[in-house]
Amino acid sequence: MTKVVIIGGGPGGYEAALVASQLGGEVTLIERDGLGGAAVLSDCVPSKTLIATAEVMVRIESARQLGLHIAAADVADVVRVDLEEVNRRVLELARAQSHDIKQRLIQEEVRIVSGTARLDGGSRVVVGTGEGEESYDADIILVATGTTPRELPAAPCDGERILNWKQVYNLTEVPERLIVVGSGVTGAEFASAYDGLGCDVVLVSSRTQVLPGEDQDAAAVLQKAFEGRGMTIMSQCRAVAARREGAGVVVTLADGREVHGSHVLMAVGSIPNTSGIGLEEAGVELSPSGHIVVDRVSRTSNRNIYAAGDVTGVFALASVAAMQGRVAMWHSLGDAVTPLDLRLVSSNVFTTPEVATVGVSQKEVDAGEIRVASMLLPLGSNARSKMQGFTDGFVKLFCLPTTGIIVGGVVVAPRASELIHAVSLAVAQRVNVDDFSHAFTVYPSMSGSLAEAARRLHHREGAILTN
Ligand SMILES: Cc1cc2nc3c(=O)[nH]c(=O)nc-3n(C[C@H](O)[C@H](O)[C@H](O)COP(=O)(O)OP(=O)(O)OC[C@H]3O[C@@H](n4cnc5c(N)ncnc54)[C@H](O)[C@@H]3O)c2cc1C
Ligand SMILES: NC(=O)c1ccc[n+]([C@@H]2O[C@H](COP(=O)([O-])OP(=O)(O)OC[C@H]3O[C@@H](n4cnc5c(N)ncnc54)[C@H](O)[C@@H]3O)[C@@H](O)[C@H]2O)c1
Repeated sequence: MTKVVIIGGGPGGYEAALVASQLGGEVTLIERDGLGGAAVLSDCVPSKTLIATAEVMVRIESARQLGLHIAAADVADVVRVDLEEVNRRVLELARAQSHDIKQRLIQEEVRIVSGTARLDGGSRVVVGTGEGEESYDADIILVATGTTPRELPAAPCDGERILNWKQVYNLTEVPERLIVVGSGVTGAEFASAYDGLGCDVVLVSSRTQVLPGEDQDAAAVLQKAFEGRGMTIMSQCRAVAARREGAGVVVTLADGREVHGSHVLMAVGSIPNTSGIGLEEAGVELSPSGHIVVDRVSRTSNRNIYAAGDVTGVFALASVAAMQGRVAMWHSLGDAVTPLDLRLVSSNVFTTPEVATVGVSQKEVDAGEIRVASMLLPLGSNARSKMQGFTDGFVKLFCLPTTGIIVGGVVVAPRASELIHAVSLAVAQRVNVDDFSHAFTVYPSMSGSLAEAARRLHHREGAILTN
């Protein structure tokens, strides 16, 4: 039996364990905190659960424009957010999810070891369990140790007022005025969520526009939506320090200005968990940022050692981590394997509205990396959108000009995360715009706009006819 030892029980680690077990490996998974990893216990699952509550508040707020009268000037006077209860639910749900994953792994006969692991060369893993050390021989090792929130030296998180995104669930009351530092996906999602919960939010953004890594047409819609709801966005501002003062916090910006609030959430990126675990000693190459260098089948520079997930810096998504983990096991255990293809990855920013993307990006198109025909259709003219009182979003499709094959798309809408799947399927299956538009969509529906965008990119005799 091939001995597989996996370090890290997040999606990169536990999905790999399931595949390795299915392929007949003797699998040991070592995790120091809890199964499901940061994805389930502190990052992805808790934040999306909090956002689910915030979304309901936003919907109640927007009920007025649908002809429903709320008997108060401020929704907060009618619906009280009990953040302690909300956070209790968030954490209970995360723990339950972690429990389910653990049960599944046990059922698949994965040996679970609780402790902190480090490599001892390329074929042994040593685990500190609190009661001593244990060591495990391995034919194959997978490192899936994830990342840790980056902290500014002059803004140390105290878990009470100066918070990272793992600490916000300690809050028992909605902050009066929350300063969010960083307008990447994490910053934007929390800014949107707390704004929805009725908090006064100040977003400190180092760039000209929120979501610098995302489609810029989408980011512009989101920035407008945030500002329309009364959020303060301080663009091109870098925070250099944060301190507690009285019952609040003060954030100092690089230009010397100070921003006052009741709490601050630092969302300034992450650093990989690669130091002190014996990687360099085992001949595993790290990038200048400290991430593990891997190829498309998750191999590192040591042929016995594979790596998956955020620790590789390839694309920090739970879905990508899981796929990298599975690919590593398919490859190392001799099963059929398709190398990871980032062109097929769909992702979603869970703001109000949501921003979902798949495949080719506008940035690649603008940089001349790929030639495409594109169509952006505002949802303002979509009947279903109008009925629901949503008019700000859009759908965008990219197709190859010679064949009409759909290679990417963007959706900015409520539940964009669900709508993008049709585009994702088209990208994966190389569907062309005409075949895509010939599939019936429900009337009225927002997905009708995706079909309409494809219809407007009609492919004929090797060219795209647009209207
Ligand atoms: C706020 C936030 C929201 C997010 N939302 C989404 C989302 O909606 N959708 C999405 O796809 N992605 C989301 N992500 C990204 C997603 O959480 C990560 O891509 C995912 O967690 C990566 O999985 P992983 O297995 O690489 O690492 P992790 O989930 O970080 O798991 C790594 C595990 O390794 C363990 N570990 C580390 N070192 C050791 C050691 N030496 N010994 C033993 N165990 C160790 C850690 O305890 C941890 O449990 C979000 C990220 C953040 C920060
Ligand atoms: N919905 C999702 O799938 C989801 C949610 C959250 C995170 N993620 C993943 O995690 C990755 C990382 O996202 P992130 O937002 O945590 O990190 P990030 O590194 O993408 O963004 C951090 C932002 O903070 C800014 N920043 C850094 N220092 C600053 C300072 N001193 N002052 C002001 N701004 C500063 C940076 O310029 C950057 O824009 C994402 O790319 C995504 O893949 C996914």
